[in-house]
Amino acid sequence: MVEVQNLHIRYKEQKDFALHDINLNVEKGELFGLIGPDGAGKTSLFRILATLLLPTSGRASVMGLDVVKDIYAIRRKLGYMPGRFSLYQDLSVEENLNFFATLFETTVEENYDLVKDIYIQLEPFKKRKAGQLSGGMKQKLALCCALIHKPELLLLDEPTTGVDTVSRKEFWDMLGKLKKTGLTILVSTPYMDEASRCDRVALIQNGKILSVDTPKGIIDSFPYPLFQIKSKEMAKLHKDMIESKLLHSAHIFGEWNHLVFNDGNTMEQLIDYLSLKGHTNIVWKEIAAGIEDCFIERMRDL
Ligand SMILES: Nc1ncnc2c1ncn2[C@@H]1O[C@H](COP(=O)(O)OP(=O)(O)OP(=O)(O)O)[C@@H](O)[C@H]1O
Repeated sequence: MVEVQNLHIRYKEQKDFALHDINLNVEKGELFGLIGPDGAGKTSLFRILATLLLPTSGRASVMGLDVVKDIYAIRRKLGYMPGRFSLYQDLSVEENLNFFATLFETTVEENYDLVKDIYIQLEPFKKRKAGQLSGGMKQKLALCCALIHKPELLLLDEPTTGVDTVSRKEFWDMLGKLKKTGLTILVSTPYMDEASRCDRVALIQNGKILSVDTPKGIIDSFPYPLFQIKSKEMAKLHKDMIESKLLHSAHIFGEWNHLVFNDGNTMEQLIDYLSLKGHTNIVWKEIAAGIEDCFIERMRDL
């Protein structure tokens, strides 16, 4: 459904490539995640796939159609939800949906089944102007509008950015349901924890794809024993651990620090060192790596 080969983009008057030698395949029916921090190149890639931006070099096709030669054919068959809210703020919920259906020469009634589960949640607000909806509701309406012409491929650019945790979960539940209808979904996000909801994930940073794998594959490939540790003074603990030179890495995860030792160093050595530094109530245990640990480790390799 998506094939990208040696794709580059360099914006006018920019020295560096915003996308550098991107290669990517998304299979039919996949829920595929593109995960990376701000400025990684996610929006640039989505805009190329949505035929809104021409690549500097390389090739990309979606649904078997070339993003340079087949612009209008692609636009008819693609659902695209941009990162920024793109609907008409002064039109009501139902006016927006009707408008997008009309653009694609269809009607809301014709494809209602596809959006029903989502639209039901918006129905009580159908007369409300889109600009007056909450963030989560806006995302749901934008998703309905991207779906109303029954696309074969759905591109969602950071649909959950700035949305609260409950709405984020609901949004991913909806994507899971849409996937069951056979729709192919390519979704970008800066939130690493959302990777576990995807069939496969590409990690992107500084315009380069670092890896493509299943969430399980990513977790299974974590190469080191991993520990979590906390003490009474968390910020000082982190600083002291970094200064100890015993560690390969240390990252704060909520109330814990996650750490990996340099070759040959042990927890006993670290505890001795931290005790000398005045730390008390030290608690630690060995843990299995989560997807965020894996991504942070892979980003270090750059
Ligand atoms: N129109 C443009 N002109 C010049 N540089 C641009 C333009 N659009 C994006 N860039 C640059 O390209 C790089 C990738 O940006 P892009 O928006 O694709 O990343 P992103 O992963 O979507 O991040 P964000 O979530 O912050 O938008 C950044 O360095 C950005 O500053």
